[in-house]
Amino acid sequence: MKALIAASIKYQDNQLLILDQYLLPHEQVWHECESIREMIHLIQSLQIRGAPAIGIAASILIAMLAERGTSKMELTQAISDCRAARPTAVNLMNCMDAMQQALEQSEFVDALVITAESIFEQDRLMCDAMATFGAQLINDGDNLLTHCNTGALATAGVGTALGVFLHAHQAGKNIHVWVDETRPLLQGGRLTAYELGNWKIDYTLICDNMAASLMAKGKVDKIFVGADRIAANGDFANKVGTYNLAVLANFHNVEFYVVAPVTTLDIDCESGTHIPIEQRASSEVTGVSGSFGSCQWAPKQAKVYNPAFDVTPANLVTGWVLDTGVYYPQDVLNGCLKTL
Ligand SMILES: CSC[C@H]1O[C@H](OP(=O)(O)O)[C@H](O)[C@@H]1O
Repeated sequence: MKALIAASIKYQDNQLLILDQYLLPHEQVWHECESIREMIHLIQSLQIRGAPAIGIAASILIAMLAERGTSKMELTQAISDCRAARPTAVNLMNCMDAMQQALEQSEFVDALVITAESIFEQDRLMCDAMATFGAQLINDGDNLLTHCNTGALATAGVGTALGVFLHAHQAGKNIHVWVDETRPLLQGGRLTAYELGNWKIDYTLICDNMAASLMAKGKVDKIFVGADRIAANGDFANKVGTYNLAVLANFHNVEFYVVAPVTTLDIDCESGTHIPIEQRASSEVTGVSGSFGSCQWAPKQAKVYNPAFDVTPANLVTGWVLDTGVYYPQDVLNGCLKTL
């Protein structure tokens, strides 16, 4: 398999390295991944995260194991185990299904390698396409807002929603981005702030509960978010807190866009009510942990509700920015997502 180098994934010379996103931005630690068990732990602990990135990393590992001589039976189990690592981001399932199809070919090692390389390269191209389409929606001087992290760390390319901001910035548009810190795991405060800072894009970090008053003051022109799964009717799951933003945007007449590659589409899923939502550990809400250490502030006996995602209905979406173009409510109502 050829070298595959992205912001959070590095494959070269039979070695797969994964950047530990849980420790960013203060520590850059690369973990070598050599087993399915290690990959599943990295995915479930969000040391590697981001809907496209987890599917890409798992695919590269499977191909690497195949080149190392792992049996077809073990690879079948490995694909099945990886597929179940996290339940919401459909990219992971789509990638594992593609790898399973490759495994069923007679020359399965070559087929797995070709498929993993294609998944990687296609994601890079899709990121550029989304960024190009999305940047056309941004005007010079726009105040933008985003949630969670959807940059290069979460993909094999420049990202989804953050890639749109990068292309607008590179086109010379003067933009400012309000960055939701994104409780409970702070992907915005840790990762989006890190990426926008590296790209020299002007941003201001806010707590999630501050977005409403900014919109009330007319300080937000457009919101761009990512997605983990888009249903056939245009409803989509994304990091918890996205639905809050969609409702607020609708109330304050702020344009609200979702940015995702077609590998995030699940046309077998009729609507958002059918999207499985990952529930995560209480400790993520009762306190915080990371490269800075950890502390728990809530009472030990506190009951906790910690869904990793929520679902935004299509009727709150201004536009869907995909790698195949920008689609509007009438398009989606007419079933265009099923034809992509
Ligand atoms: C382009 S990443 C899409 C999506 O994935 C993130 O979730 P997580 O950080 O739990 O992997 C977030 O929902 C992003 O919008």
